[in-house]
Amino acid sequence: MTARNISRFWEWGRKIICVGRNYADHAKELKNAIPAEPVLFLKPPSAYVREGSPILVPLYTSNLHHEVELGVVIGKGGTAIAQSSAMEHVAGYALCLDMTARDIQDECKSKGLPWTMAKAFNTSCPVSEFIPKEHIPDPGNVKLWLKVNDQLRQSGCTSQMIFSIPYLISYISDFISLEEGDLILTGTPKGVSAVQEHDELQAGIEDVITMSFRVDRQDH
Ligand SMILES: O=C([O-])CC(=O)C(=O)O
Ligand SMILES: [Mg+2]
Repeated sequence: MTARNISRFWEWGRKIICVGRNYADHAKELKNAIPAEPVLFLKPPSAYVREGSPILVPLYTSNLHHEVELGVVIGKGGTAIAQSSAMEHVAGYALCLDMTARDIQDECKSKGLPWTMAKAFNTSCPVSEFIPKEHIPDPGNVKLWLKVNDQLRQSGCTSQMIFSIPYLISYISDFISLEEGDLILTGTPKGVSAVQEHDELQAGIEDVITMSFRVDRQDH
């Protein structure tokens, strides 16, 4: 049996922990308050989709949004990790999309219900190739962008994050132990918007990686 390779972390079946409202400009565009503590939710590993396979629009939504985000791949597990040693737990990164059924999320918010149906469906977590840690020496200062059918929709910099990557690793690991192969989605900058069947999404981390995905309607 061959050893598991972290560069195929999406095959490991580990958890995906997502941070919401980590950019003030995105919190504002959705009329949410700037959080005093990180807002967290989870996606299951079945949410992963890789380039070459389409992002599927769930049948129950008519407002599927893209959210481009920097993903942090955990290489060494831990509980109650100190901020000062947090980066030692990082194996690398991935460019990620947090696909969101915005209409369902709005409904969940107004009813005080969890966001699972809005955030955790199949193909809700498109991911790029694994990016080794050395390729992004300063993850707190990289530019993210996303285009729909060649039109720029999102462009932001991780320097705008409210909570830094070491802070997030420390905060999360206080109550959810991190394991090798886990992925943390660090939140999206402004510019989220709806995608339709047949759209082409292209996203990138400037000077590091690009990826593209097609959007398809789910079969009945
Ligand atoms: O759905 C939202 O707006 C919260 C979120 O995931 C983000 O800010 O990245
Ligand atoms: Mg998000």
